[in-house]
Amino acid sequence: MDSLSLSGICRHQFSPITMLDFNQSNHRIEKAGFVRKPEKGGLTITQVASPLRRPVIVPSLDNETVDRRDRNHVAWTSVRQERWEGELVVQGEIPLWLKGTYLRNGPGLWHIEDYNFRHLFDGYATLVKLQFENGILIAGHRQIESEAYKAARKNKKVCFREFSEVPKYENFMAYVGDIAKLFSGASLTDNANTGVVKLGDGRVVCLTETQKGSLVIDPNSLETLGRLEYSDSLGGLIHSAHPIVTDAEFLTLLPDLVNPGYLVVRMEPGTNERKVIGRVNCRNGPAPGWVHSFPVTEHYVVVPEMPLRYCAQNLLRAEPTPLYKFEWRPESKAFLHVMCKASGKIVASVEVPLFVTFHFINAYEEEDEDGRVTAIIADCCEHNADATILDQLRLQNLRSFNGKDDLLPDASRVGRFTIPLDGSPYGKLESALEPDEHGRGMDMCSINPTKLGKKYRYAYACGAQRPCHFPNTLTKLDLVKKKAKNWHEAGAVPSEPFFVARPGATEEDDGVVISLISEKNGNGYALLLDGSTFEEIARAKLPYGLPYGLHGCWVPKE
Ligand SMILES: CC(=O)/C=C/C=C(C)/C=C/C1=C(C)CCCC1(C)C
Ligand SMILES: CC(/C=C/C=O)=C\C=C\C=O
Ligand SMILES: [Fe+2]
Repeated sequence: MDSLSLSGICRHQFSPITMLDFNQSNHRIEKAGFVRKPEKGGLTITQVASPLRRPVIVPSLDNETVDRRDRNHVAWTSVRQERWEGELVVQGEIPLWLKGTYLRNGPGLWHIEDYNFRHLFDGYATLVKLQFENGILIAGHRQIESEAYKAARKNKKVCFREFSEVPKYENFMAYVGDIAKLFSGASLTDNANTGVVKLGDGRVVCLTETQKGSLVIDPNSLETLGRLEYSDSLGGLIHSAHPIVTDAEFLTLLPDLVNPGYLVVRMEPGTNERKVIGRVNCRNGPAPGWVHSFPVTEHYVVVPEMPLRYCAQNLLRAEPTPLYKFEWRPESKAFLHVMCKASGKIVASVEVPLFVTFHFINAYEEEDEDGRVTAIIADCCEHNADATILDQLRLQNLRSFNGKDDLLPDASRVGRFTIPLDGSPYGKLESALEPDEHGRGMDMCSINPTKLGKKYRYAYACGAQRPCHFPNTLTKLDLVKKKAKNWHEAGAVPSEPFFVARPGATEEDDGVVISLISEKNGNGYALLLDGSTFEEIARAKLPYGLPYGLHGCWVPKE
């Protein structure tokens, strides 16, 4: 078998074994560990006495990966194996009510053969799972088998247009051919490396910014089941990487690069058909602003028009610009549009101060004492209108931390927009709390999902403890008291803190916060914090550190 091929992977069962050397810290071992045993006749890929005592024998991705492990933080190092699964030893106590699977997606493989990718967002998707039941934790990860990933593995080179990487063209005609395929979307990546969502009908879908990169996966085996083919004829090639997904609907934005604007669309559970709610025309600029995410309230969709705009010329380039497929157009200004979900009518369209955000946190309707909606409040992780954050996420930068405080002095804050609904032409943007509370850097946020679109108090995010060059803390933001509680461990890179509410909870922060930590020494662990006290309640060491990941979702056990 080709050492990289997945075709020989067998099914496995778990058999218990006590993991004597597993616990390297002075915490008590509370659970027995499990290892995977191959079924009769199957090929062994994970045959181990203990995942930690001996190397796990699975298709490793290549020697390059191993070599680089010594030099770079594991957060920015390609995942070392195609897949792994096993039970983790838990230190502390996993609440018994926590039953279900946390899934986290992200770009975990940043090289093909000896060619290293440029940007964090270029990596081929690695899906991680943490399955909780009865205080036991089974973890696993697996590469998502997008066409882009499979083609790169087969041909030993990048074959599709990724975030910044493009295929290397043999000659000018090959480049021209690829450009032609760009217009049909054929040359665009389907590398679904950004987020993962559970639709109301139970399907679990990994997503990126290209529509073709909507891939259905099995949340237990992490197997890639196929593409979610949208059955409508709305066309377009790209969408927001962060749809708003509830049990009742899937809402997203389709930017229109030809007639600058956005379609606001809705898909019902059990269907693949998106229906148009309405359209927003851009107020300005040659192209729509980048819509990585957008917020909603109970009755409205907020459509952001950022001055960081898609750029058709940059899309065509073989070599990336500092802002990749985008360009900074301050003269085009910034706007927020508010569309009524029920009618598709635009009820407000205001100019706001220039801003840069990847992630909206939440939004809600502000009411006066008579219950009339007077304004929309929309919060985001706002990078102080500085688009250079995009270039800071180049792997070379991320890998070169030398102890200096290279994160921008005012890297990011909770930007709070106020959008008046009385016809005023301008909206406000201010910090929702003093940015020093979270180290003047923050991104990768989550909230209690029952507060989606409603007035809320708490957000969880990654923050900064200086000196650093990338968010290195977990922070609980109290937007009422305007205070933050921070979790930090030296040299660790935590991924997005994901809040899971306790069933039956009445308090907004009654639940747990899950994060995966990549440690400086190459190790890694799953971390559970109490959503209220923000104190650690459990951690479980992984057999090896995993690369940084982006966004997650929760699939409750029915
Ligand atoms: C990981 C993440 O946050 C963002 C990923 C963005 C991607 C993969 C964007 C891809 C694109 C193309 C391949 C061409 C069209 C434009 C654009 C959507 C930026
Ligand atoms: C990881 C990140 C920004 C961190 C900087 O403060 C942004 C990720 C965006 C994509 O999901
Ligand atoms: Fe994102």
